[in-house]
Amino acid sequence: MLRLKKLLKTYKTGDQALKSIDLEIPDGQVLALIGPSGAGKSTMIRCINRLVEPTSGEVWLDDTDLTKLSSGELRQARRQMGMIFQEYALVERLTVMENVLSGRLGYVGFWRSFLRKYPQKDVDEAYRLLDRVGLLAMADKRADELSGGQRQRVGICRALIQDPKLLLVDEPTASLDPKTSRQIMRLICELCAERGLAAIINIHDVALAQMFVSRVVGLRFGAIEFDGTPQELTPDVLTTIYGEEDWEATIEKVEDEDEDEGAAA
Ligand SMILES: Nc1ncnc2c1ncn2[C@@H]1O[C@H](COP(=O)(O)OP(=O)(O)OP(=O)(O)O)[C@@H](O)[C@H]1O
Repeated sequence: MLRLKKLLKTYKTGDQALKSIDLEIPDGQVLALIGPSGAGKSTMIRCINRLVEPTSGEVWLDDTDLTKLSSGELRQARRQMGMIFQEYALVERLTVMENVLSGRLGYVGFWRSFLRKYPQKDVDEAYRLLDRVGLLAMADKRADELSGGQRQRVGICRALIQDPKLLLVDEPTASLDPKTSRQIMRLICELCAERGLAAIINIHDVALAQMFVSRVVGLRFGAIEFDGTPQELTPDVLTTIYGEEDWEATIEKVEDEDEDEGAAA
């Protein structure tokens, strides 16, 4: 269970990115975080694993308040939180396998990782994960030889090999075409269901969020404006979250797409 209590972030510039957020996410729940640009979505995700230091408030992962941890303790706690990024954050000159195994860096010692001597069970698990996401044949390719969708699959494997309790996912589809975006969202949600993993997915595309998750939280000006099911996300609610922004365009775009979902994007 993840619990945010009165989580607040004011940047040095004076920007109040989060205004006292209270939120509970039970084990196994996948939640989409939506809202207009600047609403505080990335800040919220990054405050949870303290890539951004919260100004005040608490972040409880099970029985631990992450905001109270020393840097050593935080390093340990971060193992429990896998992160998936928009720009994949792969090491381009390393192979797919090496990129996946880098997700174990929080577990193996410095010299072992420096010499790239990972335990055999980690290597076996990396192969299993690559097989699950349809990339087994690509294990020895360099990351810079992959398509965007393939890169994101590697990013997903790297996060999962950490064996996390929680996935923090920051705009996973922002660099992808609509069809690949759907495949990646489906994959993330299926993997969470298979593993009983909770996830927070920061996603711009409202229609994609509605297709795949059971709970949507809408942020506006750093506060929660909506918390409910995709079905409750009516045009009126969307207008309160986004203002008069033209959110309808994204919905039409996805509905017009054909539903042929190949695997190897
Ligand atoms: N490093 C920073 N320093 C100062 N202000 C920042 C910083 N990062 C974000 N902000 C401000 O905090 C607010 C929230 O930004 P954040 O990036 O969390 O929003 P977002 O909802 O993720 O936006 P987007 O969808 O455009 O990525 C914005 O007003 C932004 O300008």
